[in-house]
Parts: sequence; structure tokens; C-alpha cells
Amino acid sequence: MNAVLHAQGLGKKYKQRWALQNCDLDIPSGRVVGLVGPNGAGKSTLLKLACGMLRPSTGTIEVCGGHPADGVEQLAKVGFVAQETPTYSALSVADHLEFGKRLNPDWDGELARDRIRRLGLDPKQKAGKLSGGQRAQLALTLGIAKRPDLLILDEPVAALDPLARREFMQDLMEAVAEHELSVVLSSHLVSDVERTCDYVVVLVDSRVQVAGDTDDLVACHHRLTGPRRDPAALPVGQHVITASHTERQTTLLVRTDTAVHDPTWTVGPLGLEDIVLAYMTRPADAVRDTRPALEVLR
Ligand SMILES: Nc1ncnc2c1ncn2[C@@H]1O[C@H](COP(=O)(O)OP(=O)(O)OP(=O)(O)O)[C@@H](O)[C@H]1O
Repeated sequence: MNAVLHAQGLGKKYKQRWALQNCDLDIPSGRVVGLVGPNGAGKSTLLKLACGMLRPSTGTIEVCGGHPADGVEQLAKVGFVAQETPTYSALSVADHLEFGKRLNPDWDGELARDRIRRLGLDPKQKAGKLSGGQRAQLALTLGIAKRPDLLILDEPVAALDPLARREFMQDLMEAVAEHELSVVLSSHLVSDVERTCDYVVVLVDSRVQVAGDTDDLVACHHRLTGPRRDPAALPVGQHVITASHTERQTTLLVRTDTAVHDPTWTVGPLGLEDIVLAYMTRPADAVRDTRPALEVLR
């Protein structure tokens, strides 16, 4: 696999607390990758390690074939838009583009001006007077016009209303198609991730729980409903993610690469949101026991 991000035993510790642990991950290039997980799971930490804003406490990370922030050439390969979509409030939109041009060797000025025009932003407008959505679009424009191989976006749509969010994600998809970018974005909005991303990484309590192609994840997770029984008695190869019981009935969410033959189960399909929520609501001991990056590969 041609990996745009390769992490091995990656970890980051702040004083006594691990923000990310035992992270083994291979993210294929040319994809739009959704990084999801609850608050404090370690998403921003992973993204900051990827762009070189943080150094690992353990393990290694390679991005676009190099070490994060290792010289001008490596910096040019990766665009990063931080959670708070930082812009300079006293500078105009045009000033930001000028800034981008001076700082980035592969800067595509035409692309940037074109995008700003298409978005209806006034180049003379100060960034401090833009709405949250317009600021996010300006930050995205700076990220794309840098012409990176990998664009990293930390919760890019958090401040946007549903319509602005949809437009932003559509815009991002167009940019990916036009400029052959790889994108890794973190989000709490699984429905956006389901619509936009073709690869998903679920991070819970500082550990990668599952990572894989969206279609493969959906294909290998099922809901089983049947007479009450002990989940531990399932055949080898059927991994229980969550289990719930009534007096007479058991409902399991399982991951399996093979068909479920037991006729006493009713097998139902799951959407990505069901799967992500199941990993997020797993008992804490199951989360801790997870082997690094349970990758779903076909
Ligand atoms: N600079 C820091 N110093 C100490 N602890 C930190 C620091 N930054 C993050 N942490 C801790 O590391 C853990 C992971 O934080 P991180 O910001 O990576 O999570 P996240 O998944 O991005 O969360 P959110 O969805 O709320 O943005 C949290 O427990 C957080 O409190």
C-alpha cells in the first residue's frame, strides 16, 4: 500500500497522561480520511504529530515519505488547518493570499484568487470581519493553494451551520478531485464523514479502535439478534463489539469477515454511524485491550 501516513508504536504523553498510545496506522494516499472519536480521544494530538507541531514520546511517524516538519521540502508537502481556523484578524483576505505566496514555494495564486472570487469573498475585507464560515473557507483556500500532497484539517466545520457545512465539504471534495490531494480530517459529525470520507479511523481513549475503507467497515459489521445467549460462545472470527440483552433476547454488534451461518440469529445491516458509535460506547476494558490499529483490509 502506498501510505500517505505511516505510524508505528506512536505515542504522545503529557506529563503522566497518554494522549495517544500504541498507534500503528497506515493511511493510503489519495483518500479522504475521517478521524472520529469522542472529546479528548487524541485526534488533535495525532494530527499535530502528523504535521510536526508535536514530537512523539514513543514510536515513529512518517508522512508523505518523510519525517514531519523535517525541512522546507517536507513542510511544503503538508497543509494543516487547525481547529480554530487561525487567520489574522487585522489582515485582509488579499493580505492572507500574499502571505501564502511568500511562505509557500508551490503556491498557486490563480487557484487561490479563483476560489476567493467563487466564494464571493471581498479581497479587501479584514479577516476579523468575516463570519466563522467565511474564515473557515479562507483557511481552506490557504491550505489548498499551498498545493500540498496531504491536507490535514482539524474539525474544519465545527463552527459552521448545516448549510455552510455541506457547502464546505462539497468544496473540499471538488478540491480533492481537481488537485489529487490526500485529506485527513477530524470531525464529530459522523454523518458528514459518512458522506465525504472513503476511509475512517476511530480513536477512543488514546487508542485506534478500528481503521479501514468505509465500504469494508460497513460490509464486515453486522447486527445479530436472537434468543438470549452468552456472547463468549460465538465462533472464532466473530468479534463482539457491543452486546445488550433483555430477559429473552440478545443483540450483538459483531465484526466478522465471513458469513454468519447460525440460523437462530437474525442478521441485520449497519450504517457507519452505528459502527462508529458502537466502538465509542464499548466498555473501557475492551477499549484498552484493543490491539493497535485493528485494520480492516480486503
Ligand atoms: N497541551 C496539553 N497538555 C496536557 N494535556 C493535553 C494537552 N493537549 C491535549 N491534552 C490531553 O490529551 C488528551 C487528548 O487531547 P486531544 O486534544 O488530542 O483530543 P481530541 O480527540 O482532539 O479532543 P476534542 O474532540 O475535544 O478536540 C486529552 O486528555 C487532553 O486533555
